[in-house]
Amino acid sequence: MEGGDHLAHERKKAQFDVEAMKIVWAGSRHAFEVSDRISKLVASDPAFRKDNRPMLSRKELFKNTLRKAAYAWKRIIELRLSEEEASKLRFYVDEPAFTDLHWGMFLPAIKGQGTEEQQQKWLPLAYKMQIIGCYAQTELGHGSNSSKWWPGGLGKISTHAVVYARLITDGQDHGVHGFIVQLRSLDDHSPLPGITVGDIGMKFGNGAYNTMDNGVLRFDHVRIPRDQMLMKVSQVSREGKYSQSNVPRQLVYGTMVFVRQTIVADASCALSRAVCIATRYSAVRRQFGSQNGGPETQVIDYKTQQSRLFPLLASAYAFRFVGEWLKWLYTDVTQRLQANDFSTLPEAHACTAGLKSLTTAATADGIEECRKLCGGHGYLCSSGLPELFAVYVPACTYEGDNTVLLLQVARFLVKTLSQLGSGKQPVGTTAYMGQVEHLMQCHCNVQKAEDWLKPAVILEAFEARSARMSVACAKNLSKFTNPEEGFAELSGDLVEAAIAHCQLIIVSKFIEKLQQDIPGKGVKQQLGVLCNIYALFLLHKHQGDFLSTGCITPKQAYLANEQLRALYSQARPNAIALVDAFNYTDHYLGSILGCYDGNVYPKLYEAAWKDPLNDSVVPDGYREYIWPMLKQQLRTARL
Ligand SMILES: CC/C=C\C/C=C\C/C=C\C/C=C/C(=O)SCCNC(=O)CCNC(=O)[C@H](O)C(C)(C)COP(=O)(O)OP(=O)(O)OC[C@H]1O[C@@H](n2cnc3c(N)ncnc32)[C@H](O)[C@@H]1OP(=O)(O)O
Ligand SMILES: Cc1cc2nc3c(=O)[nH]c(=O)nc-3n(C[C@H](O)[C@H](O)[C@H](O)COP(=O)(O)OP(=O)(O)OC[C@H]3O[C@@H](n4cnc5c(N)ncnc54)[C@H](O)[C@@H]3O)c2cc1C
Repeated sequence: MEGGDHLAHERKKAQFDVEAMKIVWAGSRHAFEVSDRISKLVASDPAFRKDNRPMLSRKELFKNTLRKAAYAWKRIIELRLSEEEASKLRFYVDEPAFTDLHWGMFLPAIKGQGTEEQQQKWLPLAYKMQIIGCYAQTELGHGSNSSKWWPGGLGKISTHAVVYARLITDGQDHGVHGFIVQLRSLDDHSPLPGITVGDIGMKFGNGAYNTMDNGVLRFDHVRIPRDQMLMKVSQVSREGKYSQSNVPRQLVYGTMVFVRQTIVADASCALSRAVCIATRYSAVRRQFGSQNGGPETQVIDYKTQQSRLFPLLASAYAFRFVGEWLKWLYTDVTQRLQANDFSTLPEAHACTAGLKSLTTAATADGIEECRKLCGGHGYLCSSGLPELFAVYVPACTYEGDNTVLLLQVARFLVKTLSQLGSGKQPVGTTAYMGQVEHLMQCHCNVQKAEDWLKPAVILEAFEARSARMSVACAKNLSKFTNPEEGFAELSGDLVEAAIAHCQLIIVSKFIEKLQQDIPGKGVKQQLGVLCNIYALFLLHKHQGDFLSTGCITPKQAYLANEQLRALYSQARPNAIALVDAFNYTDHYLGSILGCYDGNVYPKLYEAAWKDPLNDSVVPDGYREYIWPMLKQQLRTARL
C-alpha cells in the first residue's frame, strides 16, 4: 500500500473522542490552541530542520544551534509572541541550547532570590537578551571551591552567570549564596580579567546534548560588586555586616524547586513522544502468526508487546497529570512564600525532588524500552529514539542525582513520622500518615479480579505499602545511637520507601484527575483504563513490597495481574488514538517509525539513500585500504 493513511483502520477503532482527549492532554483548550499553532509554525519552517543533526561535527552542530536560537528569537520578536508562546516555540524547536538555562534557571534565580531593586536592574536586560545568563552551582570535585563544571550555556555563550559560592565575611563562613557575575565582555565576548572559561567536551550520543555548551569556569581574584550578591534571603551591608531576612535559608535553593517541577512536566513529553513512535510502529509492523492465509499479526497484538508498551502509555498520561498538579503546588507555595507562609516549603521540596527522580528514571528507561519495542529499526537514528534517549538520560543526573533526591524525600518522611508523636497532623501528600495505625494493620479485601478496579482499594493498598515501608525504616533507624550512621546504613531501604511514597502520589493524583468533570465521549472511560493499568502495573512490578509488608496476599497479587491483562485488551483498540491525542507533528516526533501516516517502509528505504555514505557508490578509502587487501588475498590464493 503506497501513500494514504496506513493507520486509518486503527484510527477507526477508537472508542472515544480524540479531539476532546487532545484538550485534556494539553491541560486546557487555550493551551491546546497555542501548542497546536506554534508546533505547526515550527514544523513548516525549513530553518528548524533537525534531521541532519546526527551527521554534523560538534562545531557545525553548535553553530547550527546558535543560528536556530537567533532565528527563533527573531521570529519571537517579529510575531510579537507572548512569553507562553515563545517558550512553546523553543520547546518545539527541540534542540537543547544556552537559551534553556537563560530562561529556565538564570531568570528564575534572579526572580526568586533577588531583591526588588536587583530584579528591576537585571530582569529587563535578561528579558531583552541584552545579557545571556546561566546557572553555575556544580563543581568539578564536591565542595572543591576550585572550578565550576557542567553549567549549560557557560562554555561558549553566557555573558553572565548566577554563581553559587561560599560567602565569608570577617573570617566567618556563612555558607553557599548566589551571586550575579559578569563573565564575558559585552563588546567582543572575551572573558573578563581573572576568568577562565570554556566547554567541558563532547557528551554521550551524536547530536543529542552536544548542542549545549556545558562549561568550566575558574576565578582568579575576581571582584564581585556587593550589590550583585542575590540579597532576598540574606544581605551584606556596605560595612560588611552579614544579616538574614526572616525567611528560611533553604530559599537559596528555590530555583531547583522550580526547575524540578518543570522537569516532571517534561518527562511526560519525552515519554509520550517515545511511546507515540513505538505504538504507531507496533501497529504498522507485522510478524508471523497469520491464520488461514490472512495478513500476519500486527506486533501490537502480541500480549508481550502490550505488557511492555501499554504501561508506558499509561505512565505518560500519569506523569502528565502529576506534572499538572505539581505546577499547581508550586504556584501555591510561591504565593504562600510571598505572604511569609513557609509551612509548605518542605513538602514542595520533597514532592519536586521525589517526582523528578521517579519520572525521569521511568522516562529514560521507557525511551530505551520503546527503542527495543521497535526491533532493529529502533536502533536507526531515523527512528528518532537513539537521539531522544541520549538527550533525555542526563535528566536522571542533572538537577540532583536521582538517588540523592530520593534520600531527601526519605528524610522528609522520617521527619513526618517522628512528628506524629508530638501530635502534629500531617497534611497534603503525607496526610495518609495520619492514619498510620489503621494502615499498619488493614487487610486488602480483593476477592475477584474486578475488585482491583475500585479506586479506594488501590489507594489503600498503595498507602499501606508506603506507610509500612516508612515505619519499618523509622523503627530500624531508632536502633542506632548515631542517627546519621543509621541513615547511611539503611539508605537502600530508605530509597525504596521514598519510591513507594512517590508512586502513591502519582497514583492518587491520577485518581483525583478522574474525579474531575472531563467532557468528551468516552474520554473519562479511557483515562480510567490507563489509570488502572498504571496502578496495577506498579503493583505487579513491586509485588515483592506489597507481599512482604503483608498489604496483599499472593492470591490478590495473582488477581491484580489477571485484571491487568484484561485492561490491556481494553486499551488495544484505542492505542493509536491515545497517542494521536498528544497532537505531535511529524517534525517534533522526528521519527520515520512514528510518522502520522504509518507509511514507514518506503520512507526508511528513501532515507537510507540520503546518508552521506551513499553519496558515492564506491566509498572514500576503498582505493587506499580495501583494494590493496583484496589484491593481497588474490595473490595468496594463487600461491
Ligand atoms: C523551564 C526549565 C528549562 C530548562 C531547565 C531544565 C533543564 C536544563 C538542563 C539542565 C540544567 C541543570 C541544572 C543543574 O543541574 S543545577 C545543579 C543542581 N544541583 C543539585 O540539584 C544538587 C543536589 N543536591 C541538593 O539539592 C542539596 O540539597 C543541596 C546541594 C542543595 C544542599 O545540600 P546540603 O548537604 O547543604 O543540604 P541538605 O542536607 O541537602 O539540605 C538541608 C535542608 O534543606 C532542605 N532543602 C534542600 N534543598 C532544598 C530545596 N531545593 N528547597 C527547599 N528545601 C531544601 C533539606 O530538606 C534539608 O531540610 P532539613 O532536613 O529540614 O534540614
Ligand atoms: C547534561 C547536564 C547538565 C547540567 N547542567 C548543569 C547546570 O546548568 N548547572 C549546574 O550547576 N550543574 C549542572 N549539571 C550538574 C548536575 O547538577 C550534577 O551532575 C548533579 O547534581 C549530580 O552531581 P555530581 O555530578 O556531582 O554526581 P555525584 O554526586 O558525584 O554522584 C555520583 C554517584 O554518587 C552517588 N551519591 C552522591 N552523593 C551521595 C549521597 N549523599 N548518598 C548516596 N549516594 C550518593 C550518586 O547517586 C551517584 O551514583 C549538569 C549535569 C549534566 C549531566
